[in-house]
Amino acid sequence: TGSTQPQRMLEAVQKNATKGDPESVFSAIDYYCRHKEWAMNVGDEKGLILDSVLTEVNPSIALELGTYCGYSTVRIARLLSPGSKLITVEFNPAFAAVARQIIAYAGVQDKVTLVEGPSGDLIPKMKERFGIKSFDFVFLDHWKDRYVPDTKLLEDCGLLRKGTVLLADNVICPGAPEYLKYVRNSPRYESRYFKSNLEYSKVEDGLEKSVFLG
Ligand SMILES: O=C(NCc1cccc(CNc2ccc3[nH]ncc3c2)c1)c1cc(-c2ccc(F)cc2)cc(O)c1O
Ligand SMILES: [Mg+2]
Repeated sequence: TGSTQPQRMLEAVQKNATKGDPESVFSAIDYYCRHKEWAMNVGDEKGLILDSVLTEVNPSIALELGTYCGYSTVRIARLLSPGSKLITVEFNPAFAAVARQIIAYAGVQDKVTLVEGPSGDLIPKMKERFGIKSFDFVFLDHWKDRYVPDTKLLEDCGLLRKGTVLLADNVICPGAPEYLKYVRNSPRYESRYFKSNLEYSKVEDGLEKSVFLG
C-alpha cells in the first residue's frame, strides 16, 4: 500500500525487522534496497566504515545532516554510549515523517533529536536551542552542494573543536568536488579518503574523514 518509496521502506522494516533491534532495522532496509528498490541510504558497505569511525570517535554529541529515512541515524545511534546524543537534520517533511517511525521502531529515539528544516538555518541555532558547546562528530549526507557552506558555517558558529571528526558521504558519487578541495587544501583539516562503493551498487564511491585541527 505504501505510496512513496520511503513508506514502502518503512513497511519493509515493520514486516521484516524486530522492534527494538536496530541491527534488524537497517538490515531489513538493506535487503529491501538491494533486492527490491534502490534508495540513497549510506548502505551496508559504507555503513561498516561509518561504524568503525564512530566507534573510534565515540562521540558524546553528534550531528547528522540529511536524515532521509533514518538508516544512518539508526546505525549511528545504536553505537552511541549511554547519555550521548545525535541531532539529525532533515529538510524534507515526508522523509522526516518516515524517519521518525523507523527511528522509533529501532528503539533509539531517546538518543536522537530529529530537527526539520534547512541546515543553513538550523546550524546557527544549535547552541541556543540544544545547549551545545561543540560537536564531536558530524556526518554529512545532505545536498552535496551544501557540504562546503555548512562546514564553513559550523566553523564560524564555533561548533567545531580541535579533534572534531567530519565524515562526508558521496564524495565520488554523486560527488562533492568542492568539498574535497576545501578539506584537502585547508591547513585546518587532516583528511583521509575511505574508498568504497555506492550503496547497493558496483560504482565507486567513498567517505572522506576530516579531523578539524582548531
Ligand atoms: O543527493 C543525495 N542525498 C541528499 C539528498 C537528496 C535528495 C533529497 C534530500 C533531502 N534531504 C535534505 C536536503 C537538504 C538538507 N539541508 N539540511 C538537511 C537536508 C536534508 C537529500 C544522495 C544521492 C545519491 C545518488 C543518487 C543517484 C545516483 F545515481 C547515485 C547516487 C546517493 C547518496 O548516498 C546520496 O546521499
Ligand atoms: Mg549519501
